[in-house]
Amino acid sequence: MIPNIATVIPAAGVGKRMQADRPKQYLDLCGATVLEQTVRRLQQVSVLQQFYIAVSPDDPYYPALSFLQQGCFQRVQGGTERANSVLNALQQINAEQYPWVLVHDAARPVVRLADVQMLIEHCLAQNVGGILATPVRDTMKRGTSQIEQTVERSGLWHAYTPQLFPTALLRTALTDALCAGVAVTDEASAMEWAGHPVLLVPGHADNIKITQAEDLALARFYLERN
Ligand SMILES: Nc1ccn([C@@H]2O[C@H](COP(=O)(O)OP(=O)(O)OP(=O)(O)O)[C@@H](O)[C@H]2O)c(=O)n1
Ligand SMILES: C[C@](O)(CO)[C@H](O)COP(=O)(O)O
Repeated sequence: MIPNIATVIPAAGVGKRMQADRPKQYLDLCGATVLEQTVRRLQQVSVLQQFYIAVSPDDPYYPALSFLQQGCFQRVQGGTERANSVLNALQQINAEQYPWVLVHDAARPVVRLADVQMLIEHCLAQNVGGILATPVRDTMKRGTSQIEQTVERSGLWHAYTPQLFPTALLRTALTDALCAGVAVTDEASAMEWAGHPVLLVPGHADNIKITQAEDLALARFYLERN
């Protein structure tokens, strides 16, 4: 019996690096917005029933989204940083009704359903939170205008989303980490800081985050492929 899983989609960013005329989650991707494509993808995972979408308070695009006619979407106020947006959503979730929460970036519309299902199965089987990730494949360098160091890449991973955690644990860890001034760029970093184990679940590297202009063409390719 799979417990109820709430889904949080942080979609309150401005998309600075994309340099487009609107936030990247509202750019067109194969005839729908990036956010609509992401929601369509996640809605194919049957255990994901209730969605909390964190959007900017002055977001003019949200009311026109096609999925809003369905009753399982709750708008949540986005925050100054992604972590604040996620925490605002977590504070709306009844952890007894939804003991687990899956957080997935609006900017990752081509995640494979099989990878999402694998993350859910692994985490629930071990009763431990986890993230989709993929091992680093390139030689990694540290530096600015010239190389200062080659970083050992064995055991180095790209962290993706979805990230799946017990709702109450994540809410507490995120609250405490932000209060402590910890740099939280993903949910796992708050859970790590709080001392909780986090599973690394290998996923496909085509689970790209649309960040810069060239990512949109790649996302289009992946979306049209399957
Ligand atoms: N205050 C914020 C910042 C980001 N996000 C969301 O978090 C996801 C990943 O963040 P990122 O790729 O950094 O998006 P942006 O912050 O919009 O990008 P940029 O840093 O280029 O402005 C995106 O779906 C974005 O909408 C959010 O909900 N609230
Ligand atoms: C959460 C995340 O997608 C993990 O890779 C990533 O950190 C989000 O992007 P950001 O630029 O750090 O907000």
